[in-house]
Amino acid sequence: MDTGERIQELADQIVALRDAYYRGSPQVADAEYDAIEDELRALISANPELAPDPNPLEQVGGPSVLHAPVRHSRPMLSLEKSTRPEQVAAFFDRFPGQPMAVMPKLDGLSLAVVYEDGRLVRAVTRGDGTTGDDVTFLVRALVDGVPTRIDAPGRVEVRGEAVMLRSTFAAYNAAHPDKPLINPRGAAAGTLRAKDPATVAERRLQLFAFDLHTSEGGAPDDLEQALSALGLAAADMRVCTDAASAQEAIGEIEQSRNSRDYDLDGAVLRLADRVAYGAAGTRSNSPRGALAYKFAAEEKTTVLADVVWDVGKTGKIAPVAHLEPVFVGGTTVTRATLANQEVIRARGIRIGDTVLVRRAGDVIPFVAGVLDESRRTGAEREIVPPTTCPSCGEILTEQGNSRELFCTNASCPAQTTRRLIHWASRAAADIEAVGPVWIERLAESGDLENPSDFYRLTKDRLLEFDRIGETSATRMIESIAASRAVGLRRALIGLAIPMASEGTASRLCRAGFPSLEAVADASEEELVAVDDIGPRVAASLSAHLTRLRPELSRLRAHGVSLDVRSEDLPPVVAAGAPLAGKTVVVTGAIADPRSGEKVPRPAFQRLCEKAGATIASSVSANTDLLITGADVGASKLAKAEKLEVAITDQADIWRQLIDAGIA
Ligand SMILES: NC(=O)c1ccc[n+]([C@@H]2O[C@H](COP(=O)([O-])OP(=O)(O)OC[C@H]3O[C@@H](n4cnc5c(N)ncnc54)[C@H](O)[C@@H]3O)[C@@H](O)[C@H]2O)c1
Ligand SMILES: [Zn+2]
Repeated sequence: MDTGERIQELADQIVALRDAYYRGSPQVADAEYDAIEDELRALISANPELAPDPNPLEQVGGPSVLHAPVRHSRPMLSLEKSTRPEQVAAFFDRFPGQPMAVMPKLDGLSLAVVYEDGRLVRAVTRGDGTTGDDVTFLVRALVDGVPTRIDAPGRVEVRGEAVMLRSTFAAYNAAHPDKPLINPRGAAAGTLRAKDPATVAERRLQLFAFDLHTSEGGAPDDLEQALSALGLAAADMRVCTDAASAQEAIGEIEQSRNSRDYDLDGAVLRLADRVAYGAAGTRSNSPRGALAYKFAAEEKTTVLADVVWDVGKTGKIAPVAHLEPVFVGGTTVTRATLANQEVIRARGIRIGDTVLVRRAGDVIPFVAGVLDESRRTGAEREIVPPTTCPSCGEILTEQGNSRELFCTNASCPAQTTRRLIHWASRAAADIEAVGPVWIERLAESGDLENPSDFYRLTKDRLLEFDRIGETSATRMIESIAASRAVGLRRALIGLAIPMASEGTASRLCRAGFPSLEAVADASEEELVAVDDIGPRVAASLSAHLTRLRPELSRLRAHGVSLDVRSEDLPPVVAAGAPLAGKTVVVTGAIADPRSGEKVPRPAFQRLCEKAGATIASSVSANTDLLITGADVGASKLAKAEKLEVAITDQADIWRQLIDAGIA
């Protein structure tokens, strides 16, 4: 094929893929699509005379008007992309001395929202950039962050990204295992394609604003200030005056990717001054005053090579996807969860399929679905769930709506090994020197069955095994000995009681239970009285701790501490506590004024708790005090001011903490 033909082929592919994507049913992952665009871009730049006409690289979005077409007052464009710090530096050089707002590049779809004399009149999708789809009725019903009234005269146009929050996405999929959404972006696009908002009521979206046009003066030139003055939820912005600090802000956005409640695929830099941004103008399909910095993809496609059914520590038999290695979310992934047989059925996944793998947020890699069934060759195989336990042969039972499979054999060898590995894991007893392979060997030999058996092991016994030297045997025994100090919270985690989370263990400690035996002695009513412990968790704790009584005695007999440790107790409020009785919110970057060193926010919050404060995560009418560190967003301050919450700089609080001998 000659270059001209290849160019035409790529251009046609792009048009077809965009069409599917903007209809809400992508056929490839974004990373694969981007690779096709990159190839076309490179070919055209080497052979400008062969550029196709029309050139899809100079166009935006796709057609797809479902409700009613609306012409945009100004085109809605794409963004110039970068992946390297030099490109960020070159961007700053184009605008000497101009501050840039750096913010997450949210992965949803953009909307233009128009107000006239303070009233919401229209909300329109980007469409092909010139003409979008009128989705006003859906936005009014389903999108948070779009007030129906704002306090501003004339015509105001707000642009922003509508996203489905990860928490909304997860809640929806948990409630509808039979018709799961593949990813939040596609889900958001689907919501705005609905004919009737009632059919998608559980699929709410959130708008984060990133652009503003006002017909009348009055609004501040600074973008974030202008947006928050109107009461709009703005994208999380930080103003930077040079490329180095912008690069740092980009790094922080990438670091924070897992802890945010929305997908983001990069960072956006744009002139912080609205007038300067407008004056910078546009190219064929992107504004000159902005630049996108792309992060590694959190979704990729790969081939599902096999499915293996794995026995967990509570006896749950879960399908694990074995994948052709794929680089996603920053690491190479070869295994991913398929959740349960209902998810497999609902997503129509088969062995041999090209599947979309998602590794986003703090969740383990997940097979989200099959993107393009037309890629099937006919050689794909159905995934057949087992009927008996792969470890012990016990007939499996099914539980719940998603038909999870369980082995209920209490002495199932695979479960025993999993429980022992869990006891030794970091979050529990942390027996670092005895890894999973050794635990498996020791379980097979009959040396280990229950956690208490670790504490009966001797160096001489370990030395009877093949391939173990004096040094490692000693290290293993020392590591086991050190784990005797495990204490109530981590021992409870280590016992892997169904439904009892790490949070449950912390809350029991804070509620004043002195030991694991005391938790076992408590009635279900007493357990439910603890904050955030519901009847189901209480019943599970009661039943399992009763069953584990003999094991608790054995652990004690081997000198293992099951008593609460001081670090798990509620902080002791110091005498003369300066923040006693106050509900506080901490925001911005915190640093110790004595050393200048950064202090992680949770550590600072703990100091405030010792000073008597109750910590809240966001400002509300119940907040007494907002403590501000460095680089605080204008929107947080505006909210505090609106609610008349006192605002104090960290310097004052540090002084009080130091004077009271707390810090
Ligand atoms: N999988 C596929 O088949 C397929 C097909 C077409 C496009 N795509 C994907 O779509 C994207 C490219 O197209 P594009 O031009 O629509 O988007 P883009 O990546 O060029 O970015 C422009 C868009 O970013 C959004 N955005 C998010 N946060 C923003 C912020 N803070 N400031 C400004 N804008 C912000 C806006 O919606 C804006 O329209 C790529 O990620 C591409 O991989 C995928
Ligand atoms: Zn079994």
